[in-house]
Amino acid sequence: MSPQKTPLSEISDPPDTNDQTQSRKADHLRICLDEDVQFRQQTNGLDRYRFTHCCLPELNRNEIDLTTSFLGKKLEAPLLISSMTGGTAQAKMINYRLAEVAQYFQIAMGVGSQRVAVENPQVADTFAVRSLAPDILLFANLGAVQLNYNYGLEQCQRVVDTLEANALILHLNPLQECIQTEGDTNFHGLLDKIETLCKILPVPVIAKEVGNGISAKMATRLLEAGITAIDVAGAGGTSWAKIEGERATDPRQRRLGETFADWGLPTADCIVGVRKISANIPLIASGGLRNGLEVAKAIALGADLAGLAWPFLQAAAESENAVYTLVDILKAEISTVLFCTGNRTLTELKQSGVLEQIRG
Ligand SMILES: NC(=O)C1=CN([C@@H]2O[C@H](COP(=O)(O)OP(=O)(O)OC[C@H]3O[C@@H](n4cnc5c(N)ncnc54)[C@H](OP(=O)(O)O)[C@@H]3O)[C@@H](O)[C@H]2O)C=CC1
Ligand SMILES: Cc1cc2nc3c(=O)[nH]c(=O)nc-3n(C[C@H](O)[C@H](O)[C@H](O)COP(=O)(O)O)c2cc1C
Ligand SMILES: C=C(C)CCOP(=O)(O)OP(=O)(O)O
Ligand SMILES: [Mg+2]
Repeated sequence: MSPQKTPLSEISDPPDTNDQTQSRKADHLRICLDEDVQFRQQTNGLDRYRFTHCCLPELNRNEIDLTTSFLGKKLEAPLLISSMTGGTAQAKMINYRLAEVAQYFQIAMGVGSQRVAVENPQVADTFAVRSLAPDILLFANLGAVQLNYNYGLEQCQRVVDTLEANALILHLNPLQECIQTEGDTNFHGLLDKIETLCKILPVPVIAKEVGNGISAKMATRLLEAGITAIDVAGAGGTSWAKIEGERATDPRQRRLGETFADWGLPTADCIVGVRKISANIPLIASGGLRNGLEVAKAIALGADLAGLAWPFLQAAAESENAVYTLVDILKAEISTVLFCTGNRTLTELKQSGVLEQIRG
């Protein structure tokens, strides 16, 4: 049966067990779908840039080519469905819908943190999208901090193998873990552990934030440690401080979530900063990207791929068709930027210098 046939309302949302991690995953979906979880005033920084319009593109729109490659894999558009979920029945439905569309459009996809499945292998099937998306660039996901809590090569290898993933994303989320009531906050000595992991794990390791950004300085350290690619996941979109504050019952944690709701480095600044320290590092832009015009700006600033989380979650919760429609629109928006700046390919766009900064 196609996953599209089952409405989300018929999926049992509450976790099947009392497992704390599984119940957190259910909370994350519920809060992201029901509450205002976006940054308040801080933007992703892309509003400080605009494209120079070209009144005579000398192109036929149907010649525009959005193909690209990332980590050696060809994609039909420079899009990533960012790491989100797994571990509950609702998460399974969302992952399956997203995977079907990723396969159809040949774009990349990440699954949410697989810690919940390491702790409880019975929920591994909520991540099992490979059979639905046999060809896509697919990313496994774990929190880097888990390397300080008894995780090592064995767990990293297991999540990659069970997903049949092309690479492992290690998320870096110190602020989120500070506000999360049950958060893991010992980040001591992690860089050395990441370096060891990069040496022995047979697939590429990608370092990713979760909406607070990666600075040029930290990207340098991560590259020296052997990270293959970076996803800046900058500020300006979904605020994980807000979400964990909303989950918390302790007034202290709720206050922390409010205070730090807008914390972080805007996505645009992260892309520029990281690209400055390395012309070649495979670079994913994400954090607050909400349409194809912003995707195109991120690419013109130096990113190779653009990731969106919250918009894909909203669409997937609605229907599989809504996810098809979202990708179709994103592609049309990126194509329109290329056409109206007189560029046929993404490589031409990057080299054309058509993106100008309009304010500091
Ligand atoms: N719901 C679905 O299963 C799918 C929906 N889509 C829709 O297509 C749009 C973009 O697709 P794209 O490939 O770029 O362009 P096209 O419009 O060229 O669609 C390509 C293929 O998708 C089929 N298709 C188009 N719309 C629908 C729909 N609403 N329901 C079921 N099948 C559909 C078409 O079938 P036909 O020639 O018979 O119209 C065609 O085989 C999206 O906005 C989305 O609405 C695309 C694929 C599957
Ligand atoms: C419901 C949900 C769950 C998420 N879970 C994870 C996760 O498990 N691992 C991770 O690396 N990022 C996770 N993220 C963060 C996103 O990948 C992304 O970095 C962040 O939301 C900012 O992007 P956005 O503004 O497009 O949402 C999650 C995001 C959402 C919306
Ligand atoms: C939701 C995001 C943005 C990252 C993961 O959060 P968690 O802290 O819930 O992930 P795990 O501990 O389960 O890996
Ligand atoms: Mg965690």
